[in-house]
Amino acid sequence: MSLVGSQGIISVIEILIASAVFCLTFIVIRSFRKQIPQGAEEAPRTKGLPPDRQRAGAGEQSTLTLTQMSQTYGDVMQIQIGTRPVLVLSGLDTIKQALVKQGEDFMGRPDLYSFRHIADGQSLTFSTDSGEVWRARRKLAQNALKTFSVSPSPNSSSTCLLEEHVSKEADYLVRKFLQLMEEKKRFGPLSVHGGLCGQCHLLPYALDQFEVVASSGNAVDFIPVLQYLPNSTMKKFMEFNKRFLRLLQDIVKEHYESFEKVRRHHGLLIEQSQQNKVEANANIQLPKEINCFDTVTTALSWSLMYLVTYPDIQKKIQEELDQIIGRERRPRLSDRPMVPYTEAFILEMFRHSSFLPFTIPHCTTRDTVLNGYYIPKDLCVFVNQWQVNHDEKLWKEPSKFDPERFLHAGGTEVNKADGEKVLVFGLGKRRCIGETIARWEVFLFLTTLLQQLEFSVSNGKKVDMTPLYGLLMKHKRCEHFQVKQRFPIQSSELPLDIG
Ligand code: HEM
Repeated sequence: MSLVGSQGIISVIEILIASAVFCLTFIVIRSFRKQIPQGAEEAPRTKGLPPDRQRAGAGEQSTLTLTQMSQTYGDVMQIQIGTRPVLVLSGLDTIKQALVKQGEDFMGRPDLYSFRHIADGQSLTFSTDSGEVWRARRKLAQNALKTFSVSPSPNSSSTCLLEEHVSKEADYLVRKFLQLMEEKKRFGPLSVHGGLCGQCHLLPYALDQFEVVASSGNAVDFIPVLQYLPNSTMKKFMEFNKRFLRLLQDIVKEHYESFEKVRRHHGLLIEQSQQNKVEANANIQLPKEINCFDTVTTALSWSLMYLVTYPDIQKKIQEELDQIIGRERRPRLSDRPMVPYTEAFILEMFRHSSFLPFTIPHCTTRDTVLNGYYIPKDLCVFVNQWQVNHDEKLWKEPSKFDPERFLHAGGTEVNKADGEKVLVFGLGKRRCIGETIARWEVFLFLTTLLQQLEFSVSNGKKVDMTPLYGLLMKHKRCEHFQVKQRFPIQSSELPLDIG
């Protein structure tokens, strides 16, 4: 039997062979696909980010889009960014389940093109390693930070080295703001970035380049073919990484040569490694990057934005500081429990701004099941912290800036349980190792500034609080801040060198 087509005669046998080949190919492709365990199902797949939002991966307006999408698809959803499937996690309980209870499954870092260029691919934070070497390096860095922060300060009345160091930098900032006021009659809260960066001493411009790529999720990470095309942002990012690595190597070299300095700051890493005989193991190296960048300064510049937008809140904090600390001495870390309103303000600044709306991307280390959904190994995972901090199920009127939401017992205590719901430092095995230091620094900077200065904006001007979306969200530029000294400032030995 034969069928006659326009091209000639096709026999039934040929049709049968074609069907058999088709069926066989289908069966082979299916057999290569992972078997979904019984009782589990595939995570809901969305159509992906709209094309205009794919360019920056998780950056820009994607924060809001992914939050809206999670309302339709749920806490576990899969999107497609370029050629890469990405799992997006929302909801505090789901995120805790993944990062804490199933922490080993979700602790990996994805193999992203841009991450390979940070610290020569050896970074503690961005490299794909999450095995024994990574664990040892993380522990080493954690111990060094802890030792630095709690070490007694031999030459001052401060309770620890960190307090001494931050108090000096905060004093410097106070004088810098006053000097800017005198010279230019106004300034912007972003001067905090230029003025401080004391821990990293990097150009703010270079930091911007780092953030644009490392934090916003560069298109090249999601569309690999782009790595072969000219890309000016990526080029600047690579140059920055090379310069930064050289800078760190110089610091480490200098500290090795001058062991006196080892007790201070970065040098503690070396001391720790010697105590722990870490260097004996050739595989374990000192972390090559210090991942503080300008997270603390971003927290401070957001704080200033809120303080001028809500002058009554600023006044309340100053009244609390005047009452508990007074004007004769500098704020100390031990004051924290006594100034609940100030603490509540800091929590609300972290929650409301959510300036790190996503954690650094994670990746699954093995096949797993989350909330009944099958999640394959090596899947890139975005954790939506912004969604948690603005979730109506957790917060009353989440878009309102209201420090009092964190107070109870008639305003005399911070509600710790509510404070722990604010998600800015990640959770579980990859939780930020600088969290304690960062919280202490923000407290000391803010209290020192507010003890001495009153911030406002020039008459009739308004502050635009709309964030510039990205994975590190800054606020828009605003250059009409004013500052007034609250009382005469004691002289300080620190030289004032404003570039
Ligand atoms: C307000 C300031 C800060 C915020 C909001 C912040 C937030 C974060 C977040 C969200 C992560 C990613 C967590 C994850 O991937 O799940 C992280 C990781 C990290 N942070 Fe921070 N951070 C801050 C300050 C610091 C400081 C001051 C240091 C160092 C002294 C630091 C060191 C690190 C390191 C090393 C990691 C990588 C941890 C790992 O991959 O195992 N951070 N931070």
